[in-house]
Amino acid sequence: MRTRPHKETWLKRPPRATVSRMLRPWLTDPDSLTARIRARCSTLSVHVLRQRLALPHRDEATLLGLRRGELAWLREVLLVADGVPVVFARSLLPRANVRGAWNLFHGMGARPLGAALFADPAISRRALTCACLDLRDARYHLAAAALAPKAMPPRVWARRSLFRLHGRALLVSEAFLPTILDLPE
Ligand SMILES: C=C(O[C@@H]1C=C(C(=O)O)C=C[C@H]1O)C(=O)O
Repeated sequence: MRTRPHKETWLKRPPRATVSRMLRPWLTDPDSLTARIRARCSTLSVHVLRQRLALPHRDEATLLGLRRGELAWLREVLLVADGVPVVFARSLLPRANVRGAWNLFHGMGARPLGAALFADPAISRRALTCACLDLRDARYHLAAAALAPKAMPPRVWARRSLFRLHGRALLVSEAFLPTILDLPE
């Protein structure tokens, strides 16, 4: 029997009852995540895991206004603070604008995407939402595989938002590994 894909709930605000005071700012700060991490460590590096055309998950395709089966450019990275992975990030840009996608993703290499997104005043960010990802979500497993052989907790909080790039949409999702709480507040 085909199981229905798990649909986690993306919330406008992290619930106070289940999200710690230390984690909340990481889920809600609308400014650059890499800038926030960089301000709390000596060296921030971006470990690019995958960068290719891919099929978005159904909820991602819906947010990007893509029809089922439509490909998008995918970029998955680990943000590493002083040698310790702290965030698994997954970004998707509709294929319709290959040239733009190509420049944005392939021009970045190991530089953080945020460096381009927050440097261009023409690029705007839509509201952040957050969700608790667990074994039922494919993105949980992508983060766990990226973190291996380090252990993954049974659930991680993630956030996501759309960026508007000159009329094009870019979806950025970021899952916070427990090590994010080892950074100074
Ligand atoms: C959007 C940002 O860029 C960060 C860097 C990313 C990358 O290099 O692929 C992806 C998502 C973000 O964690 C940011 O800094 O806020």
